[in-house]
Amino acid sequence: MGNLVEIKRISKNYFNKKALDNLSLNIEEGKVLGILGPNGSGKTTLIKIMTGLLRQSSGELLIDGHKVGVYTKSIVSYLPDRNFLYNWMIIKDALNFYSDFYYDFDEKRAEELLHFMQLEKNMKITSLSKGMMEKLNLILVLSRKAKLYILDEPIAGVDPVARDQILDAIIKNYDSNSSMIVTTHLVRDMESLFDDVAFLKDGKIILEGNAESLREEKNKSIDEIYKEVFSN
Ligand SMILES: Nc1ncnc2c1ncn2[C@@H]1O[C@H](COP(=O)(O)OP(=O)(O)OP(=O)(O)O)[C@@H](O)[C@H]1O
Repeated sequence: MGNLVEIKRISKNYFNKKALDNLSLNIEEGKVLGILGPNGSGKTTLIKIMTGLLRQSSGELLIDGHKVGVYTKSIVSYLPDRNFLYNWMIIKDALNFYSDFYYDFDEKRAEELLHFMQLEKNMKITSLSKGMMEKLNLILVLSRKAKLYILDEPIAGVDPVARDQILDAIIKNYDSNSSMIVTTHLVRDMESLFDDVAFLKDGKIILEGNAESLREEKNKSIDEIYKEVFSN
């Protein structure tokens, strides 16, 4: 299989702060990549560049062979780390909003996921807890038939039971022809999802590879490797 995403020597500076430092990374078709790093390591910056919300200061990024733009936005489904729905909406409005906006939105899948996550279509957006809101955003993102799914901290605000539920939903609904990027620092909860992992520190990849091979090579879980890498 080829690479769906090719990141070549990307740097991003915010004034005098280097958020990404000459970073190169590939994401294969059909693979789930975990981008793992502590607060401030550059995860969100990298994702914002992939989704076209920010521009890199230097370097090149290709998604399905294209620079970030109209085409790449049409094949990338993105879960931002903040809410983008309106307060007047009920869940049904949110589904309609998405379905009007994205031609690849699969309403049937959205309804199945709502049921699975125990959310009702007539619930008001303003009545949802933080965790319920995360579930709804995830449902909207996973219901698109995209080539690349990007989930930025998908389980950060939910309790352990909901975490398992969300993980299950991702695993069950993930189309094996698509690729997925998941950023997190909650490595233990998410590690079963990853085919590949990249450890990000100060805007640089300091370790990357196939998750299973890394576990075998170091005789440790990805969570244990993460703690080792970031404890000093
Ligand atoms: N708009 C900005 N202006 C200046 N510096 C910024 C800006 N956004 C991010 N940074 C800096 O860039 C670095 C990387 O930030 P980024 O948000 O990408 O990290 P992160 O890994 O997503 O962190 P977190 O896990 O806390 O969300 C940090 O040092 C941060 O302070």
